[in-house]
Amino acid sequence: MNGRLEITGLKKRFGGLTAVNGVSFAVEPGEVIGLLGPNGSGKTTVMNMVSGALRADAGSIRFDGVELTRLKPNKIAKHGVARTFQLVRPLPTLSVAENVLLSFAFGRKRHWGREAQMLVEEKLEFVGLGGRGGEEVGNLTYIDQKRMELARALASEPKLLLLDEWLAGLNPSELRIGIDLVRHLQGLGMSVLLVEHIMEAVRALCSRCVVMSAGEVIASGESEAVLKAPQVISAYLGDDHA
Ligand SMILES: Nc1ncnc2c1ncn2[C@@H]1O[C@H](COP(=O)(O)OP(=O)(O)OP(=O)(O)O)[C@@H](O)[C@H]1O
Repeated sequence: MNGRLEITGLKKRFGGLTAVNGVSFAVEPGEVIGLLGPNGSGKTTVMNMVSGALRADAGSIRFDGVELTRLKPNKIAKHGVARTFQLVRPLPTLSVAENVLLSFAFGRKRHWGREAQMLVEEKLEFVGLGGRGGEEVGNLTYIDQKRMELARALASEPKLLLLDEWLAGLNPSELRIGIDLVRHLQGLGMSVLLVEHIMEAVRALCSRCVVMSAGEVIASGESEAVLKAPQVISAYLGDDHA
């Protein structure tokens, strides 16, 4: 499994607002890297460009040497990039297994029939929903919805996973479960780009971080050093705290 993402000079404008202004960074194969920054700094817009939901105005997104910048989301998924969303968006009239099954359509390989069912069960087992594929999505607790959202992303058998505040809203014991699941993915060699506000999770998972503010990268490097950098503290808390 490779999974190297290289972003260079990425830009996105919404009318008069430059949401992302010349962002460059790389995710190395098997690395869990944090993409941080205060609200509105452009993190989700970067995620949306990597997954193809938004078209970049300028710059390049290369994954394992392939230029993704102009590709549609389904083509990007087939190259091995999957994402979760800030708000879980299940199809409520379908069962847990059916929700995961649908994601196979977007994956690197097509799976049908019994093989597809077995793979769904494997993904559900991995996220801690083993044997619960027949349940109604509407009855799932919040953490179980998050688990299902992860299983859906994993169904496409990605090499790079984009986690957009996937850990948000979990209680402390659920958070530990979530962190362990991401660690497990890393152990399998998956690269992860983690947009996250929970510093406990960032410290536990990310050896490196990239911090954005007002559309630009203001710091990047080893997490402990980056999180202590005056410009990062000031971006989060205001100049009085830097
Ligand atoms: N579709 C859109 N149309 C217009 N403006 C947008 C759009 N999407 C994002 N923006 C604006 O772009 C800026 C960056 O937003 P973005 O959601 O990428 O930030 P973020 O760092 O992910 O924030 P948060 O942590 O709150 O999710 C914000 O000012 C936001 O209002």
